[in-house]
Amino acid sequence: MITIEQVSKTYGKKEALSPLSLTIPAGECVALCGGNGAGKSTLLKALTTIHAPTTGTIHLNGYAVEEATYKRQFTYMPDDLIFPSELTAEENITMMANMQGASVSRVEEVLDIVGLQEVKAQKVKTFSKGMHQRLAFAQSLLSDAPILILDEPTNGLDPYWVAEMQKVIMEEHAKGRTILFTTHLLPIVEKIADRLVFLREGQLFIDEPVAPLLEQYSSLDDYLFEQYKKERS
Ligand SMILES: Nc1ncnc2c1ncn2[C@@H]1O[C@H](COP(=O)(O)OP(=O)(O)OP(=O)(O)O)[C@@H](O)[C@H]1O
Repeated sequence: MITIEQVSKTYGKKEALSPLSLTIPAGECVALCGGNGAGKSTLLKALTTIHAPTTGTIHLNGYAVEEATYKRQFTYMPDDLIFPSELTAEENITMMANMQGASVSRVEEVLDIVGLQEVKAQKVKTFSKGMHQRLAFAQSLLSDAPILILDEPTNGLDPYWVAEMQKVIMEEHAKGRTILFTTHLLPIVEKIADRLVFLREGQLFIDEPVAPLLEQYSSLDDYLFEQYKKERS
C-alpha cells in the first residue's frame, strides 16, 4: 500500500507538485499520467527517496521514509538510469543484484525476461536506447519487493518490446505486487492499469478506476478529451 499525504515539491521558486494525497491499496496497478512537466517523475522521486518532498508524508506498507524497512518495500526503474558503460550487461545486473541483496540466479532470469541473454557479454556502451531501457527494467525485477515503481518503462521500446513489457508488468501484477508506473501511452493504461491518476501542472486532475471508464468511453483518449472540454466550457 502506498499512502501519500499532502506531498508537495518545490524546486527553487517552481512548485512542481502542489500538495497531493493519494492512497494506492496493495495489489493495485496504477498508471500515473500527465503532460510533460506535470510532476510525475517528481512524485516518483519523492516516493523513492531521491528527492525529499517539501511538505507531506509518505508511507509504504505502513513504513515511513525514515524507517530502514521503507526502502525494502519497493523496487524502482528510473527514467534516467546511467549504467557504467564499460561493464557488460551481465556485470551491471550482477553488481546491482549484489547491492540489492538479490540472488545470482535471478540475474540470468531477469536478463532472459528482457531478452538480453544473448547480448549479456556486450558492454553497455554498445547498447541501443531500447536495449538500455530493457536493462533498466531488468534491474527493477531483481528484487521481489512488494511495490514496483516504474518511470516510463516503455519509453524508446519498439512495438514488440512494448507488448512484452506490458506482459511482464501484468504478470507481476498477477503475483499481487502493487505497481505504480508513468506513461504517455493511454492504450497501455487501458490494457494493464486498474486505475488512472492524471496530473496537470503539479495538481491531481483525474483519479478514476479504468474499467468503468472503458464501459462508458471507447478509449481513454476520448474520456480525457471530454474532461478538458468540460473544463473549458
Ligand atoms: N531537479 C529539478 N530542478 C528544477 N526543476 C525541476 C527539477 N526536476 C523537475 N523540475 C521541474 O518540475 C516540473 C515537473 O517535472 P517532472 O520531471 O516531475 O515532470 P514529468 O511529469 O515527469 O514530465 P515528463 O513527462 O516530461 O517526464 C517541471 O516544470 C520541471 O521543469
